[in-house]
Amino acid sequence: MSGVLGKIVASKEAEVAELRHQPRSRGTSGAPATRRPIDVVAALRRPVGAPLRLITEHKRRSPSAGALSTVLSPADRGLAYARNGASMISVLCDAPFFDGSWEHLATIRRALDDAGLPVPLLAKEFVIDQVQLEVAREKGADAVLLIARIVDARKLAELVAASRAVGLEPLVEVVSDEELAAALAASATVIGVNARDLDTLVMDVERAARLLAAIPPSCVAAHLSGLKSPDDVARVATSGVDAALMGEALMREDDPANLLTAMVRRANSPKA
Ligand SMILES: O=C(O)c1ccccc1NCC(=O)[C@H](O)[C@H](O)COP(=O)(O)O
Repeated sequence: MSGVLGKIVASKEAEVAELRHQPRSRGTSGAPATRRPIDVVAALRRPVGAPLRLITEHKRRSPSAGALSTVLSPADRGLAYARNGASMISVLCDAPFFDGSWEHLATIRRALDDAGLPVPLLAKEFVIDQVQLEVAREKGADAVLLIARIVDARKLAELVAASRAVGLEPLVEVVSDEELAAALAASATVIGVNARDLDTLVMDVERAARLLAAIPPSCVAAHLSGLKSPDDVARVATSGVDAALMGEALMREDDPANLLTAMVRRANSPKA
């Protein structure tokens, strides 16, 4: 691992050491500790003929895009996504590289619960240790990102099992055939293919399409990264995958409602 991903993972090692020493408090999103997680597989699986499921992302900055909109509070952006057709909301929890926080996750969870909007939340973190899974659950996540590139195959299998043990559905992110094999060996159900190589930040849409086609139909397949327009959404919808994640394009909008509505329209009718 090199480049920006190596730097992110190095910063996580220090963070994890700190988290291990913090007392664990249950349910700090304000949700009861016993809150039942939302069924992420049901939310993302796309029956034949149904629209592509859209995962929308809350991130205030990224290494590739730089600063993004902060006009809406995390709660208001979460509500805008949920009210305009998001099937799941991904929330960046990393502070140093993405200006994210565990509190963004907790705040969005509270806002959705208060508004009676049962949309699942994905904790978008760079997970290298089980303690991060516990925090994600406490803050109100339903799913957690596990990036195959940053752990070995054995650790990935441990983290998949540990996620389920705390009530989180793991979304395993892969960029190669080897990582897809590791995800399947780890019994991942929800598998995302990142079109962006996280070491180099270079986009490769053809590699992503080829890997997505190799995911067995029993799994939920999601396209991650690089989708900017309703036409991009229509192209992914036509390919037959279950879900697609949009971050930067929506985060460039001070109010994402119009762009998301247009994306939902093309997810419903890709040929229109
Ligand atoms: O986006 C980056 O610059 C980045 C760099 C290093 C590690 C992860 C990174 N991004 C995380 C993501 O993969 C994206 O947030 C996500 O897939 C959405 O992509 P996009 O729609 O292109 O913002």
